[in-house]
Amino acid sequence: MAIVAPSFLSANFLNLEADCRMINESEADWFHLDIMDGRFVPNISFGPMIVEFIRKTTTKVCDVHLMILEPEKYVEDFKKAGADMLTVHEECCVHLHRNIQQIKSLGMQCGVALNPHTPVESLKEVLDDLDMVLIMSVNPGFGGQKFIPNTLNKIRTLRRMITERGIATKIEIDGGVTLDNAAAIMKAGADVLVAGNTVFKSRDPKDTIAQLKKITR
Ligand SMILES: O=C(CO)[C@H](O)[C@H](O)COP(=O)(O)O
Repeated sequence: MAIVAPSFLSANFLNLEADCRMINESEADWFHLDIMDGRFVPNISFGPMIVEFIRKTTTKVCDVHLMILEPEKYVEDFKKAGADMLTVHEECCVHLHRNIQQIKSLGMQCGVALNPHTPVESLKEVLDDLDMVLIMSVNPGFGGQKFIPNTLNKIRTLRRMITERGIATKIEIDGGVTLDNAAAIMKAGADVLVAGNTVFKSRDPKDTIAQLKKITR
């Protein structure tokens, strides 16, 4: 069954508390929090202050996805804000190995995200150190985009690499996840499904989360 992580990028920012409550009462496993800097991606979202407020509402895993340049400058801020899992982009890290060690030394789990053009093989030297690889299935920056089909090949390749090494690194898929493609994504080898619009723009978000869990059982 998938770990389901609703993306707060699609939440109602005028009433975040209500959306936090809804996710807490739902079958969702994680809170997925997207941090965008307007430089690495063409959008600006929110920073550690909002993460800190959201953290106070939940005991679920806070899965923080940094879409920012020079992420090393903000790793401590997100630790203080309460991130459990901190994911940086491979494309943003000049010293990726050092950045991974920095995150882990602060007691957080570490993920590395890959844009659609970045091959999973680019992580082969650090894969053993990672708790998670986030494969972007859309170009990062906005919710509500269409799933890029080649993502399924990337998932299969990465799953093979993980199995061959006998490690427990999770595969998270982010972007364009729907009730129609969730099962195929899981079949390809994913563990975690991020869903923004599919959950928050649905008529009954709690029920949509339950359906995502059921479909991927
Ligand atoms: O990282 C993201 C965008 O960069 C979002 O998490 C992602 O787009 C989720 O939204 P949706 O499920 O609506 O595609």
